[in-house]
Amino acid sequence: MTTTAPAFGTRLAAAVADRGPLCAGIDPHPRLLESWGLDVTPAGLERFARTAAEALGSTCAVVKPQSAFFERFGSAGVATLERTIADLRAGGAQVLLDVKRGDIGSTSQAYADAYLDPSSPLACDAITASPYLGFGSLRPMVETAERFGAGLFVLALTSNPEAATVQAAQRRGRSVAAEVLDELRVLNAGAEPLGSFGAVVGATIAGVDAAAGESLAINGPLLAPGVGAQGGTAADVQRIFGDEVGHVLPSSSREVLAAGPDPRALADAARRFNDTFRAAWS
Ligand SMILES: O=c1ccn([C@@H]2O[C@H](COP(=O)(O)O)[C@@H](O)[C@H]2O)c(=O)[nH]1
Repeated sequence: MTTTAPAFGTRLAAAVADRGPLCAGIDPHPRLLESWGLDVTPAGLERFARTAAEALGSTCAVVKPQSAFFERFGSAGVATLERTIADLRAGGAQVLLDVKRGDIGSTSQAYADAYLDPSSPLACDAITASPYLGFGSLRPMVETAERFGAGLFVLALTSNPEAATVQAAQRRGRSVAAEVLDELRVLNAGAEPLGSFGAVVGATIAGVDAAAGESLAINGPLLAPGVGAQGGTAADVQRIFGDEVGHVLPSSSREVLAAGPDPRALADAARRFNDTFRAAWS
């Protein structure tokens, strides 16, 4: 069965126009649970994640739960992740699950079935994917996303300080990251208003190296993690993305979540982020 619903890129563009560009992360760090007065237990995780989902799912265009913080609690954590995804979707947010999957083709298909097939209990709108087993190994995820109107965000220039050792490496005069961006540009060619295949480009990177051909114009969304706790600002995002800033989803987890546990304070923090980005880019 395939879907007749609008493609992820189309849904995302409409949601951003309505609610703003912020992608709020749900990262239930132990320290955040404690600062909300919760125990670092499956029950504390459930309270934290579902409070955040209630507040952010009806406020933000896109919300990004970080799978690792759920998985660390085992099956109880994964069950909470399923309920969190359902809550976010009920609130009208696009759900981008940060799982950074990538493997040989047959296993990639299993990941695609787990996260992108709407009949799966963990189905979401999009996931993050790692191309470092070769971009072609993501083909099953690309095809499954196309079939069901879902999206992928592929790691290109990540926000961590170690990233350049791999992503800036050159082959035939082009960086690894530039080649990832090329592949995404091909997948999104002709899509309107926006393709469904995004790139992850950190809000903390020093800059895009035009000499290495790293054009960010991929006709797809650009997820920019690293805003807030990792030091990235609205001005950094403007500088890094330049003319492509209109396609950027600035992403922040700890900085937004620190406003909890009051759901109204969380929603207000997300609105302030959106106002800041809109003002900086207008
Ligand atoms: O390049 C990347 C890719 C993903 N992430 C993820 O985003 C959040 C960032 O959390 P903050 O609390 O806003 O720092 C986290 O889930 C990372 O795994 C990233 O930071 N950089």
